Amino acid sequence: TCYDNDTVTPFLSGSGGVSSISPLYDWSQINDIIHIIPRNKITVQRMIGKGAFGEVYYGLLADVARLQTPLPVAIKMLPSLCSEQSKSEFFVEAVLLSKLRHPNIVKFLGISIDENSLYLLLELMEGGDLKSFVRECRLNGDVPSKVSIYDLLNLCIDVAKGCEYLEQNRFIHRDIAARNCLLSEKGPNRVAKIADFGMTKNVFRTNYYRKNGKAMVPVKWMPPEAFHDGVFTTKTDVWGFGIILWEVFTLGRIPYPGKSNNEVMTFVAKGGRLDKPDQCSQETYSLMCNCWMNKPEDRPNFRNITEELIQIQKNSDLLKERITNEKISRDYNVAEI
Ligand SMILES: C[C@@H](Oc1cc(-c2cccc(S(C)(=O)=O)c2)cnc1N)c1cc(F)ccc1N1NC=CN1
Repeated sequence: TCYDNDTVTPFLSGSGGVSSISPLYDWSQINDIIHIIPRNKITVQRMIGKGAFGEVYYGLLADVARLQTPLPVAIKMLPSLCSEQSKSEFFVEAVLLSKLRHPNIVKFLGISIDENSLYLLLELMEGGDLKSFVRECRLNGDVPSKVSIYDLLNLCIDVAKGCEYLEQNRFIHRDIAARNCLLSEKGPNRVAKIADFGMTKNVFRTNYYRKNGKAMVPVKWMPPEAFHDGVFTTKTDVWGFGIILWEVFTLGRIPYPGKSNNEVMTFVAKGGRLDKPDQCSQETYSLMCNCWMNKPEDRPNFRNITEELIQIQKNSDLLKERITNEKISRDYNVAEI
């Protein structure tokens, strides 16, 4: 996510290195941009997950507008003894998120500051992350999966709409991947949203790769011009979205199975691409491949992608059948014939 850093630097104490949250900030300036939430309105309940940047908790926010009961929230916590870099990323994410408003972008509720820690409050997405969800949809024996191809396309359309909004507002996410998308619920009315706009989100460290000692980068979700030349544009996100399509239709496989990040860089730079997942139609696969064109300008934009996915979904109601083994074998047999 590219953001002009000089919007953020006023919040940071001049000194580098580790420092506690200095009371010297001009917090009134922040309030204009970001909603500051009093700490006594927040109840922290249980940990959701742990990352290198800090921890994420399930919590409750009291006295929210016209709500009678407290609002469930996700709380991203930054410990007080954190680096200047982490604090900067924290504020960049907060300032950025406070500008984004879209049904397919996770809502940012505000920040809470005290001398011990920084909290970033987000809409709680009860369905958890997209990668874990599609992995839970895998077949076990002959029990039909809880999702159909139609449902999988719906998830991809939701994410594409969120990406279209980012594209229109000239935001570059730089880490579009199924692990960074969340679901409002696991049930049939689930909505997928893009979340986690932190600069470095090594919540899943294994997917990030330290390239010649620099920042950790998610190579398997990046196009050649990004991992070779560090060039990031909206077409970087288009490539990543193509990988999400592959992740969703393989029900949560890790891209380029068995290949190291270094091998992937060589393979992709030579024109190598991911194979078509069993579950997915030829037209969905060709959409993925278009997202992986070598030249960024040859890749579609998110408006095209959203329209194309909606068309694919309309083309056949057959897709509403839940995925079962005999469906896979039937598709496969047809392919053989
Ligand atoms: C920051 C965190 O945000 C959230 C996580 C979960 C959430 C994530 C997983 C499981 C559950 S749950 C269903 O057990 O409450 C809720 C729900 N809502 C959030 N707003 C997050 C955003 C992402 F885009 C990707 C992963 C995570 N994390 N961070 C730590 C774990 N996931």
